[in-house]
Amino acid sequence: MKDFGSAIILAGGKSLRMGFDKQKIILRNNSLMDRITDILSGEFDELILVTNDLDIYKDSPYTIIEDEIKGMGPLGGIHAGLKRSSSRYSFVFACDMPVLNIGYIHMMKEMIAIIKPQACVARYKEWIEPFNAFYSASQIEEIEKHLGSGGRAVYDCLKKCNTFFIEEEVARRFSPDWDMFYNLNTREELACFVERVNQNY
Ligand SMILES: Nc1nc2c(ncn2[C@@H]2O[C@H](COP(=O)(O)OP(=O)(O)OP(=O)(O)O)[C@@H](O)[C@H]2O)c(=O)[nH]1
Repeated sequence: MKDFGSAIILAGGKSLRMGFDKQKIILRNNSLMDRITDILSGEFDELILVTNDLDIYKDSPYTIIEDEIKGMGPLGGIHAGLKRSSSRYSFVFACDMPVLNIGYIHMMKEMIAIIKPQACVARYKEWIEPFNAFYSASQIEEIEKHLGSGGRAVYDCLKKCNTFFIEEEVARRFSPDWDMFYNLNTREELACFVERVNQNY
């Protein structure tokens, strides 16, 4: 079993705020999902897309799965991805996140190799950033327990695991404006992001 061979991309949400399916976001004429998978396939051997629409990915070279425990939000997607993952640790990202930071991924891998936690997640004030983070197969049981008792909050579940929290100040060295944790929830946010990024995006 590899330590860091896998990445999980969550694409099984309701997209209610966006008003159309966020796994179909187009940014400057390009599919955001294609951009994410292109970048992550350079870093990970195995990409696992956890989706609520298998048809979209009929011809995809990646591993395409659905939630096993449905309707539980991101934690349900993380659970399905970890169960399918062939690695000890899996990088978890979301289909609506437009900025990937490979340097930050490398730093997390180095920290995990030294500290050997069950998860590695950035903390921001009293919040955590559940994506752009690493989770491990060793958490599956705890996640199942949490989901089984009706719990959906990722942070509550992480508190019960041996989680290494990356402090804000450290994460900001890689992403001063916090862009690497940004996700697009509404059409307005989408329009603003397109306006803000340069022509080469
Ligand atoms: N596999 C899976 N992914 C999910 C689920 N819920 C949310 N996600 C993903 O998690 C990320 C963040 O989702 P949110 O924006 O919090 O929720 P959403 O349901 O997509 O959007 P809203 O309906 O506007 O809240 C997105 O990539 C979603 O596709 C779920 O139940 N299963």
